[in-house]
Amino acid sequence: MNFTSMLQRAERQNQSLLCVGLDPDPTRFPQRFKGDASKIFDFCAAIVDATAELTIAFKPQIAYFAAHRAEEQLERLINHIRRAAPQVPVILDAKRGDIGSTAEQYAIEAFERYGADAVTLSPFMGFDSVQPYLKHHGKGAFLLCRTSNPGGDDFQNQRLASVAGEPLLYEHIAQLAQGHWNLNGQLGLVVGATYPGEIERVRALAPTLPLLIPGVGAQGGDALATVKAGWRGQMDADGLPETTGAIIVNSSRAILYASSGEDFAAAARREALKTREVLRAALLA
Ligand SMILES: O=C(O)c1cc(=O)[nH]c(=O)n1[C@@H]1O[C@H](COP(=O)(O)O)[C@@H](O)[C@H]1O
Repeated sequence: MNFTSMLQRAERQNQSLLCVGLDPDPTRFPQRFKGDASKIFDFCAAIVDATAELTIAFKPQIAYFAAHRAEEQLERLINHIRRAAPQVPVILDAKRGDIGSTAEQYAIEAFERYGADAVTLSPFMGFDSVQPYLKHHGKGAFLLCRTSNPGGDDFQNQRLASVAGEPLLYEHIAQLAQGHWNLNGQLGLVVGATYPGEIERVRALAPTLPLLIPGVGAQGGDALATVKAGWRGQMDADGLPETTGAIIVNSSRAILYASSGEDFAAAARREALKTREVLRAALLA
């Protein structure tokens, strides 16, 4: 099943726009795992088990694994997600971007080694740095467009005098992704929940692309404003969403570290449920 179909199925089956980000930091683990990088798998697997029917996607951030020589635990974790939550796609947050020959290797890493369904990419090096990922048919690729951090302004909000109509850089990325870069319908865009005005602009320029929207929770993004700006679709007769432009709203730390006690998985589930409900309510608001 391709990434887009998986996303639609998870959204309907789990009635969720919430993506749980897996950013394991051993210094924030509960007492029995604290500081122990060999417990990254156990910690994340408990979170996956607690939130499996609440999510549209899981998004492991590769740096949190690689920094601790825990790539093998990431492989096990993705295999675990396949068993515990077969309906939920995995977006590997790797933010890769390199010349074509190197990008081919990164694509093999993401899609064959880890078996991810989609990956995050920096479009900074241009189309030939994105194209190798598109050869993996059925896989998704999210291009950084208007990121959630304040420094995103430095480049993304600069005007491109060389392009007709003088769009801002992030607007140009959205146009390319909706247009001729999207060879086989595999592209999506990353837009921060911290900038709802820009989510709205990106949605206008890219009406049918899936948007990965991090920044609710720890970064303070507004869930209601995010959904209003980014979601395009309607509710069907059963009250289930029929989406034309999916949004995948990521929260990592607010869910993973909802409690530092032994009840961390139950607390993560409560926080995920709460966030899912806020997002669902926003669909109807
Ligand atoms: O690509 C991303 O996922 C991403 C893009 C962006 O603009 N901002 C952003 O925060 N992220 C990632 O989303 C996650 C946000 O984590 P929390 O702030 O803890 O919810 C981290 O893994 C970030 O690396």
